Amino acid sequence: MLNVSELTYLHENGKGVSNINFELKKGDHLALIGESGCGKSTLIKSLYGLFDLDKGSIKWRTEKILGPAYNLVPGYKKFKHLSQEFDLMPFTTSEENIQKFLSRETPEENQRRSDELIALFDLDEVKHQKLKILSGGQKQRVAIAQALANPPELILLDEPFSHIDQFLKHRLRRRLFQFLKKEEITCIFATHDADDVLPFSDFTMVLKEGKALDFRTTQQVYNRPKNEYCASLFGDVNVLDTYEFNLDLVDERVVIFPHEIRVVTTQKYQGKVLSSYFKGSHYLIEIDFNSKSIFAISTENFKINDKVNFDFDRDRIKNRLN
Ligand SMILES: Nc1ncnc2c1ncn2[C@@H]1O[C@H](COP(=O)(O)OP(=O)(O)OP(=O)(O)O)[C@@H](O)[C@H]1O
Repeated sequence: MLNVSELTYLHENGKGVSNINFELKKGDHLALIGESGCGKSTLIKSLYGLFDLDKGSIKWRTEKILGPAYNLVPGYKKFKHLSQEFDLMPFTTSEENIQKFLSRETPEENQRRSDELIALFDLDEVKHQKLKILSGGQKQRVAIAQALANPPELILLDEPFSHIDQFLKHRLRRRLFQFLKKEEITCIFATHDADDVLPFSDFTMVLKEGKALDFRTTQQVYNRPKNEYCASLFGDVNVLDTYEFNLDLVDERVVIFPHEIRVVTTQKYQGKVLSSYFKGSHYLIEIDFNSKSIFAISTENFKINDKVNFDFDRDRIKNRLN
């Protein structure tokens, strides 16, 4: 359905994205991840048709997505793009904003659709309030609802939850992605949050300095990270020499997640605690081992300079890498 080939777009200062290739099918969800400035927004805007590409092509079904040089109103009509600065009408109500792009010919259907979205995004209390007095998070929810009111074939979301507090975020995120799957809307979203990526994206693209370092299923990207940069986008990781820890793996150096290293009571590898971070269900312990930092998981807290023994969950590591 979506076919992106050699997509290259550089801003005047030479920064942007280059040689991006991927394909998606109807209803697929793709997460774009990478450090700040790696090109996520530039790629999203290019896909929507806001830039004239330097090279490459974007095709949706059989149609080519072209930039502003070819369109009076930039942006492909079957897509919706939700930028980091949402474009809403400040002096009309949330409900009116949500209904803005709906056809006037079907008022009952419009009302049903906007009621459904208002309920989905917990906007009941503010539906009759003018946009200008809403909080950033409320505006962001109105913007998402507006983008979905007239369902697009593909939605491009740039940091869709950046203004929404943790309390609401988990629920809204589940509801949004379930809704998109139910309606088979293809979705590409940029995020900094690993919790957005793992449960909700079928595919993940890792970007660095405008290039795609990885594009595979999200499970593959997580389980077999291409390098430390790709792995570290999901949290703290260890990159260890396999021979030093007798890990019996093909690669000489391997990414090991903290939850694959356990603090144990039996003497195994012994190190000194550098720090301990309370994570709710566990502690993340940073251990100094032969002058190297190792992150491990513990159910018990430790004091700085305590001696600890740790070992690897070798079966779990092998299963992940298989
Ligand atoms: N309009 C512009 N003119 C010139 N350079 C730009 C423009 N927009 C972005 N850039 C540059 O292009 C690169 C990619 O920026 P982009 O906004 O796409 O990154 P990003 O991954 O979305 O970043 P963030 O996560 O911080 O939003 C950066 O170096 C940025 O400074």
